[in-house]
Amino acid sequence: MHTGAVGETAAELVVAAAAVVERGRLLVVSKHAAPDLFYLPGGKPEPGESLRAALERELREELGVAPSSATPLTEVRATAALEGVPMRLVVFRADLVGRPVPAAEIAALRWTGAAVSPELNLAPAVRNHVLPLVL
Ligand SMILES: Nc1nc2c([nH]c(=O)n2[C@H]2C[C@H](O)[C@@H](COP(=O)(O)OP(=O)(O)OP(=O)(O)O)O2)c(=O)[nH]1
Repeated sequence: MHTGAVGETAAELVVAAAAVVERGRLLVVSKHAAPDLFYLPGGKPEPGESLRAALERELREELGVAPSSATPLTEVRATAALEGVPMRLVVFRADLVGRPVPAAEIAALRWTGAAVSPELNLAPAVRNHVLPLVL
């Protein structure tokens, strides 16, 4: 049996992501790989990396910020929006030090309220599971 550092089963993608809420709005980003699809900042842990360390690295690489706090919020099992394989999305509620600025593979950054704008294409895991929890 395959047992990875972060407890994934074979073929399940594990992704660490941040739910950042400021002034009643949730931070979402899109990546150059799919610039019209928005989801939580974050990404896959590298081999041996903890989920929290992966979260901090991705926030630094993608947005140039560090979390001032990050506490486990929820886990969502869904289909990964880009790879189309089973995914375990591990979501931390996070506050940030400083203003996030898109960098590296990030194409765009948006803040969404609970009433999602009709033209905002939000990944289903975020729209159906994370947004209702935090807003
Ligand atoms: N970060 C993030 N990924 C999500 C969310 N919802 C969702 O389906 N995904 C999917 C999109 C991708 O298929 C996968 C994350 O891959 P990624 O390409 O963003 O991660 P990464 O930065 O580690 O990627 P890589 O370039 O190192 O391969 O999870 C979400 O809310 N946040």
